[in-house]
Amino acid sequence: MVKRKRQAAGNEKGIKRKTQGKDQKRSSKMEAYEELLVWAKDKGIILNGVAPRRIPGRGMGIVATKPLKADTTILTVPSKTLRTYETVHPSIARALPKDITIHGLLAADLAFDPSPSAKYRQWNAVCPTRDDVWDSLPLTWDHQLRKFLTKRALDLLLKQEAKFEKDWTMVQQSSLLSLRSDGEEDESTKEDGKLNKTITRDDYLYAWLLVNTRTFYHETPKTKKFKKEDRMVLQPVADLFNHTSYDPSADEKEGNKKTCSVAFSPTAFTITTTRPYIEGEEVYICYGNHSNDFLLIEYGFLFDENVWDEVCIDDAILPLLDQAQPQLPQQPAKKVTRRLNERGKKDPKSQEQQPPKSAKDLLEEYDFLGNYNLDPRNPTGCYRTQVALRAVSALADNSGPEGEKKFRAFVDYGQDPWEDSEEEQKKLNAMLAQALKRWRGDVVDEMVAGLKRLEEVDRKCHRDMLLMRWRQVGRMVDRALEELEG
Ligand SMILES: C[S@@+](CC[C@H](N)C(=O)[O-])C[C@H]1O[C@@H](n2cnc3c(N)ncnc32)[C@H](O)[C@@H]1O
Repeated sequence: MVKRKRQAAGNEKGIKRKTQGKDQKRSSKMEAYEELLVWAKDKGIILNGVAPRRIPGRGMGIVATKPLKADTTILTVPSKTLRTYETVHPSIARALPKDITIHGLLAADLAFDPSPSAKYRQWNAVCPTRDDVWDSLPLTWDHQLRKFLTKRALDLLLKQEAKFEKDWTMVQQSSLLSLRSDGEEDESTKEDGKLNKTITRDDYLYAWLLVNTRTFYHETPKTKKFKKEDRMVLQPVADLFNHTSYDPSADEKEGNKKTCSVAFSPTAFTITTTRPYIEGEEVYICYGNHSNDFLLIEYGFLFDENVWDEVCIDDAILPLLDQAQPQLPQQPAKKVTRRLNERGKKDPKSQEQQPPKSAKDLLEEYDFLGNYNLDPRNPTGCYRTQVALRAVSALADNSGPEGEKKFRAFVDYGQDPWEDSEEEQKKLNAMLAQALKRWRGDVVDEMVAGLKRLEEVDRKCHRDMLLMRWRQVGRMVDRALEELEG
């Protein structure tokens, strides 16, 4: 699967759905799923020992309806039922520029689809509602909440927004919407049936986010001509599988084992179990080794424990680099006097000594500036963080060119005097601990306090999801401090 998301939001939703009205909505949704199964059977989609169920906090999911052995093919989706760029309504495909992304094209197909007479009515009926999407996906949230996103989440969100705006601009400039204003249709449009021509930005955004959360990576000889991010396909029924992350180092840990494998052949897409299941157990697939920031922005949920989680600590580390300015060692006055040789060039023997590079310059030179992370696998910082700390340490203590030499020997030849000396390693640990403590106080705790103070938020679930994220970040920092100081 290319993408997915929703757990924290789900908790909120669980509470919301306790009202009677929501219960009615739930039962009608189950009927929609039953209809989908009838439709699926008719299309040749085979479910073997699994069925869709409502899962508290996760919308729909797929559950084992009988004990399953490992290596059982539980879902087969014939290629002819996939929704690809080739199945897009011809009027829509014709009206949009050729360079629109496949994501944008599939979203247009969903948005302009003249439901309820649509070919995919049963599938549309089981997709999350617009409220579900607006509850969970940060792209739809109040902009005042953006300052409460982590750095990485904000970067992802801004990229996603730019991608969406580009697609939406193409849709707006196409004849699809201009048809709406004068109510006229050309002959080809009539041929292909009526399109829903009254869509708004929010309609398109809803469709675009459905595509974002439900598409699978689809590489075929035909899609290979597209950029990787354009090799995407929608798969009715297969898109009901929720995501779990897989910890390769914890094979024995229940719930952490790889659950299913997915495969495409020219004729079908299949999902196969990789371990046994008991009846009633939810069957997941893995959308990829994603951090919680990624899951939040792309799929709208957070895991409590995510072995692939990481948090960017650039804001903790970069200030250390600013403090580590190299000093020139004291020189006798005559050596710094500039003399010119006969041709007016500097006399090489008496050249002024160049100041050693700063830690920042050195890291930039080696492409190690920024992108520093803490993660559960490396609670004391990733390799890049360790390199940055060594740069700061090497250039500290007025070590001048010697410090620079020491750092270069570390990066160029892998000579690590810090690791060999307990004293040096302790210095690095203390430096990182101090930086993390400062960041925890100045940023992490401030974010939590700011979110708690925030009352004017459209939907409380958005604020709660951000609170959950910053608390996770706080726990990651605490774990690092335990390791560093313990
Ligand atoms: C492809 S759909 C999976 C089916 C979906 N639950 C539904 O109701 O249609 C992907 C979406 O499911 C939800 N989801 C997937 N895995 C989840 C998980 N482990 N916890 C919470 N929500 C999850 C997220 O909302 C995500 O955007």
